[in-house]
Parts: sequence; structure tokens; C-alpha cells
Amino acid sequence: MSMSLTETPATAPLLDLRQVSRTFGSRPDLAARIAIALGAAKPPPVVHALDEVNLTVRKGEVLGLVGESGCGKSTLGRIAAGILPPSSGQVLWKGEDRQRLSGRQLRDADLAAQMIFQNPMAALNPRMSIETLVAEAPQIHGMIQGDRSAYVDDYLRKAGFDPAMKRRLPHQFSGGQRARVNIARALAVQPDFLVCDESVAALDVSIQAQILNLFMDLREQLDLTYLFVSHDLGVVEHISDRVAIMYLGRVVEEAPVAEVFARPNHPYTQQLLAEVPRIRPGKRRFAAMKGELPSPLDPPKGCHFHPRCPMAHERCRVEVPKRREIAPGHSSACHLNDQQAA
Ligand SMILES: Nc1ncnc2c1ncn2[C@@H]1O[C@H](COP(=O)(O)OP(=O)(O)OP(=O)(O)O)[C@@H](O)[C@H]1O
Repeated sequence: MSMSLTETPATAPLLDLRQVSRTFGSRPDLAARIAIALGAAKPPPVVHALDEVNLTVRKGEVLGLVGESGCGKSTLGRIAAGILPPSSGQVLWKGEDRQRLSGRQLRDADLAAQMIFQNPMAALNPRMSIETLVAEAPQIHGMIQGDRSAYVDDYLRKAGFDPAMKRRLPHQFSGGQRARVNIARALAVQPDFLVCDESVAALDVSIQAQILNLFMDLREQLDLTYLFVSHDLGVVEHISDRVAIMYLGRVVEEAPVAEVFARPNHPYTQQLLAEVPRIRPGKRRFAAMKGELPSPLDPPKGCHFHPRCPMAHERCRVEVPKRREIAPGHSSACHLNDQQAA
């Protein structure tokens, strides 16, 4: 089913994130800034959602992104889709720095990367017909040359939605059908890259499988590349070529999917994948991790994972481990790898 990277060794990066950080915090007004400068007030808290992330998405691949809630997956997804700017670092789209793009180039890059969210109802205007919803963006951007109705039908069919029902409103459909409309809407602007943020999480398991299969069929048909954000390891294992594991704003490990499940290297990944009672046969769930995820308002120094790591030593408390290759295509950010290498 999925094309392995070994079959496409020369695939060029579609998207390259270099040292990308993103913080969130309220910007104090002038009076507050003066008070802070004079030491009369404390600076407002800043959330470090992403911390110097390096990540490459290659053309044609499905890159799965996993990690506990709040580790920065959605923030990374939104930056990858171009709908949120980084606070620092570079986002290279097809080799070009997004910040340097303007006019038509920026518009093309924006259209080429589309995001598919978890809740299609929130993304679909309840007063618009399915036809209007799918036609809206391509019409604005002058992408419909001929018959609008035929254009819409084509994309609805690609998403497995019966065009005969296109005059109805979103609430007249089930969650699965609405997910298909949402997908048709994204496809209608002819993207190269889909960022799926928990796109199947809200659906029943049988519908989830249908939508995942649809994503994979579309990948073949339309030559799509995916960044697939999910908290469900079963879904990620099923759909991805490579997996990136995030912990508290950092990518701590990255490897081809089979490699990461067979030989997890980072202690965080190992704990995440640890054997747990299976709720459904064949379904992998996150292991219940010891300790709480520290606050991104005040992340631990050194390796962010050290307070929860059974193997932590002094160096982990002070020095940020660099992610480096430990096997072909497999990188991990753990000081223990240096000790083993030595
Ligand atoms: N617009 C925002 N303003 C302030 N803080 C934000 C904003 N967006 C995200 N955050 C914070 O950034 C951190 C990372 O959030 P993000 O949604 O990227 O994580 P996540 O891994 O996708 O979590 P989840 O799986 O729960 O969606 C969190 O602490 C979150 O509260």
C-alpha cells in the first residue's frame, strides 16, 4: 500500500522546517512594558509551543506526528500548512523561504498546502450548500475555467461524496459524510500537501478506516503528500511512511514507521510505545506515562523529558540533547546515545 522511502531515495523536500520556534503570549501594552522595565511588574507568561524544531517532509510521503496532548503537534501542523507564522526559524516550501514569498508565489504556496481539521462542522458554514462550500475557494482564486457544477461534482466524487446531494446543507449529513465534504473542499483548490490534524479522531472506528483509505487512495491518484497529526498510534502506524515523535515542543525522534515501532530509541518513545492493555485487539494505544507533562510555560532545562526519564543523569538536566542519526533515516535526541557510541 504505502510507498516506502527506500523506493524513493531521491525525493526532494517539499517542506523543510529549520530551527522553527513558536511562542504564544500576550503582548503587554506600553504602560505594562514600562512597569516591567522598571522591575515593578513581571513579564507576562510565554508558552513555548515549539522549540527549535527541524523537520523535513518529502514529496509523496506520509509523515505521522505523535505526542501527548499539548506537546505542540497542532502548532507545528499550522505552521507547516502556512496558516501560522513561526516566531523564529525558517519554513522552506519547495526550497523557498516562505517569508520571502509574496504576491502570486505566496498565494500558490497557501493554496498548495491545505489543512483538514478534526471537526468538519466547525469548518463548514451551516447556511451554505455543499456545492457552494466546495466551489467557494476555487472560484475566488479563478481556478474554475468551465462549468462550476461539473468542477464541484468532480471533487465531491474524488472524496467519495454523491454529487446528487450537493444542494443540501451540512447538517443534513453524518459526521463521515461531512468529513468527505471537508476533504472535497480542500482538494478543490488542487493542493500538493495535506496537513491532517486529528482528522479522523471524532469519527466512529469503521468510518475512520474508510476515511483513512480515502486519504491513501487520494495520495496515489493526486500525488499528495501528508503531514498526519494524531494521538492514535494505531492510525499513525497504519498510514505513515515515517513518524516524528514530539515532546514538549521538540521533535525527539524521527524514523521510518516500522523502525520506530520495532526499535524505539528515545526513552520517551519507548514509554509511549510500552506494552499496555489493549482496548481493541490490534489497536495500539498510548501507554499511561508516569508523571505529568510539565508546563510549556516553564519547560525543564536540558532535556525536557529528564524529570520523567528513568535513565536521566546529570548531563540531561543541563544540556539540550541534539537529535542525530543513530541508524539510516533514524534520528533521536538522547544523551545516552553518545555514551553508547563512546
Ligand atoms: N493561540 C494560542 N494561544 C496561546 N497558547 C496556545 C495557542 N495555541 C496553542 N497554545 C499552547 O501551545 C501549546 C501547544 O499546543 P498545541 O495545540 O500545538 O498542542 P497539541 O500537541 O496539538 O495538543 P492537542 O493534542 O491537545 O491538540 C499548548 O500549551 C497550548 O496551550
